[in-house]
Amino acid sequence: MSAGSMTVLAPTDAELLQAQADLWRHSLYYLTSMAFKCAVELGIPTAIHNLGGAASVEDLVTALSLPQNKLPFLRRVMRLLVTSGIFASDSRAHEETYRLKPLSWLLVEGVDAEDHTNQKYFVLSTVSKHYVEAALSLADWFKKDLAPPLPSPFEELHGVPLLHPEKTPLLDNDLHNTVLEGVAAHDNLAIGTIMRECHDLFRGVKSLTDCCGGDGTTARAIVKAHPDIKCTVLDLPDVIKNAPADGVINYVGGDMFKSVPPSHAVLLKLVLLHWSDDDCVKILEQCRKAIPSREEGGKVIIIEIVLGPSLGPVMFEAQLLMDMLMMVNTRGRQRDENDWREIFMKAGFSDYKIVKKLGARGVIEVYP
Ligand SMILES: C[S@@+](CC[C@H](N)C(=O)[O-])C[C@H]1O[C@@H](n2cnc3c(N)ncnc32)[C@H](O)[C@@H]1O
Repeated sequence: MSAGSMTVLAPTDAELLQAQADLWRHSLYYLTSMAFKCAVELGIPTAIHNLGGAASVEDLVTALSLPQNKLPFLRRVMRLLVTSGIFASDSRAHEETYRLKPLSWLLVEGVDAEDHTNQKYFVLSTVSKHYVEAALSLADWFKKDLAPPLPSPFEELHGVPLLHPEKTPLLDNDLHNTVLEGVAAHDNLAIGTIMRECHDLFRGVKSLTDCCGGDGTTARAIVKAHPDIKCTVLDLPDVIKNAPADGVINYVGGDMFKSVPPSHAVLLKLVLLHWSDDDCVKILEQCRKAIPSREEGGKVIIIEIVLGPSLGPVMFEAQLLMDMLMMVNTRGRQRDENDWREIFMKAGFSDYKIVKKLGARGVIEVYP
């Protein structure tokens, strides 16, 4: 077949004009992220909340002490953020007012509600200069013939890995702290939902190790819902030394690559996405050694994204963007069911079951 006969048919006039609009959208989506960052830095969600849940641009300019001549510019930013689904607007009244949506509610500071975890630092880390520069270097990274284990574009560009307790602060201490706060906010979001949705998951479990359980926030929520479970948190010694001595959770400082405290079940919540497949196999091997046989109820519980289009295009896009986030900035990744199955089998497990969907994530039980 000649090259000429393989040429795509010329688009129609309507298709061409649509293609140009799509070209604008895909080239300029970064401006949505930057407008979003701007709204978070200005504190617009908190201002709307403090103004009773609805505010005009005039109200916002006054509340935020912005110069009056910025008013028409703020209106344009808000118009984009409404169209992007971040705020709601009401134009029935004489002047347009803006309201919070669930997403912008997550960015209000000082809300005292059980299910509220302020996501400000997640936003500020993901749109930080260092992350954006790493993403800008992606094509250069692809062209470089780097020796394995492959550094992420972030590590290759900035010379240090992300989230390394000693090395990342040498690059930028503020970035390191912002990322730590962002990860904690991200990981603690929806713990109440997980407990409500996954009540049965912990039924019959006598003891549980929360592997990489940090300061014990998840473990405390589990014990609150299931007071009979004996809960242990494993994390690095430097993290455990700052954990609250609550007398309920047993905190163990250690290294999951060397051993995991034995228990009926091991929980890995939002851990494996940070690690390569080879490292995941090593971690899972230690988890397998820590639990009894399947007949005795032994299992590893994993709460993570399971990539796939079944939840619809918006959720799938969100999952794929989270995979890009990991690819650009870490050596980790998000995984589809085949990827998960492969690492479970390599780590010596016999079977697994995706027991629940939790938004963009899945809950997987893995059996020895
Ligand atoms: C992304 S957080 C885990 C999130 C947590 N499971 C949650 O759902 O809130 C990663 C945690 O892994 C811990 N960690 C990293 N390397 C570790 C290791 N080798 N052994 C034990 N913990 C480790 C870090 O200190 C950090 O607290």
